[in-house]
Amino acid sequence: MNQDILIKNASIINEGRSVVGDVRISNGRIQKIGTLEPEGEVRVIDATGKVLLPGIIDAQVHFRDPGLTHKADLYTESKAAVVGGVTSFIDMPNTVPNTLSLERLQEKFDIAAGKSLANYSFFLGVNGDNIDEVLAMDTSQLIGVSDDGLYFTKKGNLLADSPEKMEKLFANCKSIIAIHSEKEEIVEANEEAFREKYGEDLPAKFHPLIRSERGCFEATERAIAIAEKHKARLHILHLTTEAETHLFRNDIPLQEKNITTEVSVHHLWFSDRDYERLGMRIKWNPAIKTEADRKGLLKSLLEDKIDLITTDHAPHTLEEKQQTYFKSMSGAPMVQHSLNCMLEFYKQGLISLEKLVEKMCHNPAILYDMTHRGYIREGYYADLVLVDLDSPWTVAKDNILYKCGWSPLEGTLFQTQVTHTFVNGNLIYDSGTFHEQAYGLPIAFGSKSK
Ligand SMILES: O=C1C[C@@H](C(=O)O)NC(=O)N1
Repeated sequence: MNQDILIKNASIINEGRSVVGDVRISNGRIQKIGTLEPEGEVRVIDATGKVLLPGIIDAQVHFRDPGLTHKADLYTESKAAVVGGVTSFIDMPNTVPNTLSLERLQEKFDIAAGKSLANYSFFLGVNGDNIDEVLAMDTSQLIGVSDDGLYFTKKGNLLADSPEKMEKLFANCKSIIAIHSEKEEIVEANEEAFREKYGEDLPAKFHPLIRSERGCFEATERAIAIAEKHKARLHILHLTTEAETHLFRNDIPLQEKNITTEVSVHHLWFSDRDYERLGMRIKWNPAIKTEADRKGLLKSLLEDKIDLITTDHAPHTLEEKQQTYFKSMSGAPMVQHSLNCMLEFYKQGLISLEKLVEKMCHNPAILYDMTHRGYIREGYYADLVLVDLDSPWTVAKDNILYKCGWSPLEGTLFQTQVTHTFVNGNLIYDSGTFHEQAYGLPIAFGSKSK
């Protein structure tokens, strides 16, 4: 059983407010919030001058386990997550074999139970081939279904290319459908045109012209139209263009939205100005686009058209990345640094801490209907992060925890540092030291589990 802990004098950022106070953790839960004295056997942590946030919930990661564990696995990436303040994650289905059945889904939960330091859940994969099987399942029992990263051929997802299949899925699926929204026929036509003109060895800066704004916009527009027709629960993953943001509403609360979206940290952080410097290291699908898109995404996030922030943490080895354009794998690791990136925006006056917590903690919990997570509330799991807002450090090879051993952020100076991360009341990370005393838990969700 974990020891009682009293966090004293923290600036608690929660539910739109910042309040200095104390939090007592007992039996894995937040027992009390207020002005508290250390009663009984309790470890006291002085948090004077630090901020206390709910643990970050990253609702889109690729931890590669099983099947691609030369890139990453549930232990290494969850450890990187915890040091970055991420206490819960939802993993995508493009592991090997793909997570296309309940058996495969269960297999991932079983692996995580003995390996993940953070709390976990997994999307069931849906693609053009298994819609009937998915619809035969009780999808209300799933946290969500997703097509993200399910590459059949060398191409991207199939669903955004197949309106008939989307109709069927959206008309009948009872859970959230989280889609990767790019029209593959547009991407393919662009690939052909660029290949013809420039050959195989394209510079990375052509990536946003190939995986273009039009490809994203038309796919998102179509997905929304079909979802509206069937009143489906559609979530568009990792939005990348300013144009698409206008397709989303901000006049109703998240709890009432049927159509939601997110932005990934790298699309807020990088823009086409960075391709020259970083090349294939920042080749992602969908692509990092223009500086105007980057700014537009941040604006829409603040205006609540975009509901949450994720990382789409997608590690590949440097060898897999440093190839010619068509061979270089898309994706890069981000989960260890997402909170630091967003706190850098806070330091620059671009986002408040309260808004950051809303988008990285509260809203993922609301969207996926998580039970007793995402808030600093009495009775909730003690998933908590203490941050020193004035503790500069630089991302370098020797402080990167990803199994792939690199980051597109190497050399970046961050002003803030996570000092303590609690997962279910266990102090897993404490000022540079790990206490791997417990694994994370499967994330409970839905009103039945409350
Ligand atoms: O959707 C995706 C999948 C991901 C991966 O590598 O799994 N990489 C990407 O760039 N986008």
